[in-house]
Amino acid sequence: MSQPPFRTRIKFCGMTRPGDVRLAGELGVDAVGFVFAARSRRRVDAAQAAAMVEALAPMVDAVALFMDNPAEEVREVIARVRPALLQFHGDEDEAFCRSFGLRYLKAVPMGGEASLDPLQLHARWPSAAGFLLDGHAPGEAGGGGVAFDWSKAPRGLIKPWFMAGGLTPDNVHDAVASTRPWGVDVASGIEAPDGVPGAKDGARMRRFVEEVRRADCG
Ligand SMILES: O=C(O)c1ccccc1NCC(=O)[C@H](O)[C@H](O)COP(=O)(O)O
Repeated sequence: MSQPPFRTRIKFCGMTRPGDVRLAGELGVDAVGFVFAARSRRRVDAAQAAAMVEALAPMVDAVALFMDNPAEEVREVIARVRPALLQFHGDEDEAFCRSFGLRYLKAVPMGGEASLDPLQLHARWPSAAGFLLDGHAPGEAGGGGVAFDWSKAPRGLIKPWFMAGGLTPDNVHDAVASTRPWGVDVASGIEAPDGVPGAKDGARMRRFVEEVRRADCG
């Protein structure tokens, strides 16, 4: 029996300009991410993110991304930005992640010597809506354009998982075709190499989406 058609979800992360958010919606992207991590060159404040949400097409999720931010700051962002989903990149435990009453993704570092035990992930964050497997090493910030060894991608993850780290319009077709993630997440790969941090490049955004869809048809 043939497989039902599958549409790989796409999240564009580290948005800093309303025009990029608008284009993401027009391209059919599923979610956009706003980074509130202190260590990020793409960091925005709640007022900037709230303004970008105004440019968001209906049915496109806003995701608020944190890395060991104080709970008070997370609560303030939720109140002002109204994200559909949270994403945690630091040492946040299960109790912290679920304490805000919103669905969340837990990011998992895949760089360095890290190896992934799907059962352990589920046991540590049973309330996670899904996981985001990122290319950076443990303790490092994401968003650096670093890919992980795709052969380490899990086979036994029951919850939806995103592939992240070092994806570009040139490699995302192969990434999707070889690992079949539930979704892909990209920041650097849709920015101009010499551009302002966070500012996305329209042609790269478009080509990234086209390449994911080409993999979905394969
Ligand atoms: O993007 C950041 O600046 C960032 C900073 C601190 C923690 C996480 C961060 N980004 C997380 C993401 O979801 C990125 O999209 C993901 O790491 C992929 O980034 P890239 O390799 O640049 O595509």
